[in-house]
Amino acid sequence: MAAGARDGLDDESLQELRSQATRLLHKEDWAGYIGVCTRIVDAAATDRRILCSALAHRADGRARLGDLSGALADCDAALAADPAHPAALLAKGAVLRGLGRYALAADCFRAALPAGSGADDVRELLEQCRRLDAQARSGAVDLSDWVLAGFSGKCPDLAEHVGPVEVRRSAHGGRGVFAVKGVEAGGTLMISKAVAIGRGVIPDAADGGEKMVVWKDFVDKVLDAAEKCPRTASLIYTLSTGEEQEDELDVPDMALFKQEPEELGDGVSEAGGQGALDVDRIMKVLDVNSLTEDAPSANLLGNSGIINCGVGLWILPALINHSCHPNTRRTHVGDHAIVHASRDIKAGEEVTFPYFDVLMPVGKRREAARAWGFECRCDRCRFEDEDTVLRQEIARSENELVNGGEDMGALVVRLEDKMRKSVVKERRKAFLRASFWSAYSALFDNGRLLRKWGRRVPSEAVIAVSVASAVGGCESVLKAMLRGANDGNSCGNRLEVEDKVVRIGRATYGKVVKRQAMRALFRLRLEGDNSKSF
Ligand SMILES: C[S@@+](CC[C@H](N)C(=O)[O-])C[C@H]1O[C@@H](n2cnc3c(N)ncnc32)[C@H](O)[C@@H]1O
Repeated sequence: MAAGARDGLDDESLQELRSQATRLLHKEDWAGYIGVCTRIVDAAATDRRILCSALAHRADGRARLGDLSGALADCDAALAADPAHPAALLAKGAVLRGLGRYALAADCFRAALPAGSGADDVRELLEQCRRLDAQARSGAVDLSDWVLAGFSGKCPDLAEHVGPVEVRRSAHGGRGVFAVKGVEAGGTLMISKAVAIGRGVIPDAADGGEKMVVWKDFVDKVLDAAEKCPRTASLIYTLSTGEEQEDELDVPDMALFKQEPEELGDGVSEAGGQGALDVDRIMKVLDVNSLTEDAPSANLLGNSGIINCGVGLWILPALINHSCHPNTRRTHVGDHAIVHASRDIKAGEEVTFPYFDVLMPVGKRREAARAWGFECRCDRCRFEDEDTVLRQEIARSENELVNGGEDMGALVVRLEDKMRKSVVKERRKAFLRASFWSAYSALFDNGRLLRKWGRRVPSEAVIAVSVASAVGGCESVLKAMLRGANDGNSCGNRLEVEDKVVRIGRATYGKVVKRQAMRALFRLRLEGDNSKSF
């Protein structure tokens, strides 16, 4: 390149700037790197090759700092000057991939392919984008290989997906998420990527201070994400601060949550297109809407059993209300939360998950809901509060359970006898068995109690299937089902029992693995010996 082809930059100065950029790149000093790239861009206005390469590098730097709109603008400027510029195409593909625009990203990687060197890497990126694009459309996830490898290696990348759901006004309070068609247990309703997650390894006996550090880190990350992306900020503003009148909350349009792969725009290209962040409002939104990865409604896959305190914000899942008769759970994989049906859901039914442990009697659940700031009026709570026939029995059993009555087997037998004599329907039996789950567990865990009372209560597998119909699949019920399945006195012939185990497994974790990888998933998650004989 002849000196003088660029405005005010000779070869030596250009070389010096390039060396500086390389040093800053190695130090990962992205702000400095962007500054040096800008100097090259400004000086190379008439030299297309140098200009495009500097713009592509600056796009990389901007993307590293989360300025995706700035990065895209740089890529587009480079591609306007040279539509086949390989580095600009690769940089644009990477930004679009990060934005979940997989089909458009694949177009960029495909266009960059003929460049020759590094073609295998580009082909791999192209394949990944094709896979993620298909997964974003179908919601189908297959973690079998990762599970069979014992969660070792890189956590699989997932694409966001909005399944058959819609946000509507809810009888539970404010807005809620509803199924627009029937979904069978294990089916995926949505896959959502966190705006941000704060994570920490918190020792069991940790004081609140350590949790505060994780929370502060989380809040900083959310504010940073909202600052950099107007679309993220506007999604956060759709969530409740807990201070509005519930009937005044707007019902957001579902299009907001769907990233249409064909369309670019809405906040991606409008850097700085909105006013200053409303930090106070965002802090209130986080208080009401943050979810934890170790909640009773969640499975966190791949953390190798390390005690993990992960708190995050997932926008669409944050609109899901609580019920003590819940029908979904979340499976967390990396930064993604997969929300799946934990029992069969009918079209039009509200999608709910438990905000707290619902395998407890109604009084304890009432206390937990109040700590969350609401009175739960779900069908299960109403039945347990209002049933005139069973009210006394429920109150007496709850009292015994809370005060550690002598013999949990006697409690269970009395409750089962009372339900049988009162001809209680199966659905309501399931509610009560879920409420007194700890008494049933104490009985089935204790050989002596089981010998004394076992013949007078249904088998452990029958109780597990019944409780799963009330609260959906969860690990504690799955564990009981696996143990109960080995009991000759279980719930059907071998094949029927195996089907029920698979069904509760899917209800617990979602359809994330093929059937042959399920045993491995159970073993990894439940750690006990119960699953080995399945
Ligand atoms: C994470 S938000 C759920 C979405 C919220 N309904 C909205 O419109 O934005 C949590 C809040 O929803 C309300 N909520 C959730 N489940 C409820 C329930 N079962 N009964 C009453 N209010 C509930 C409570 O006000 C709670 O603080």
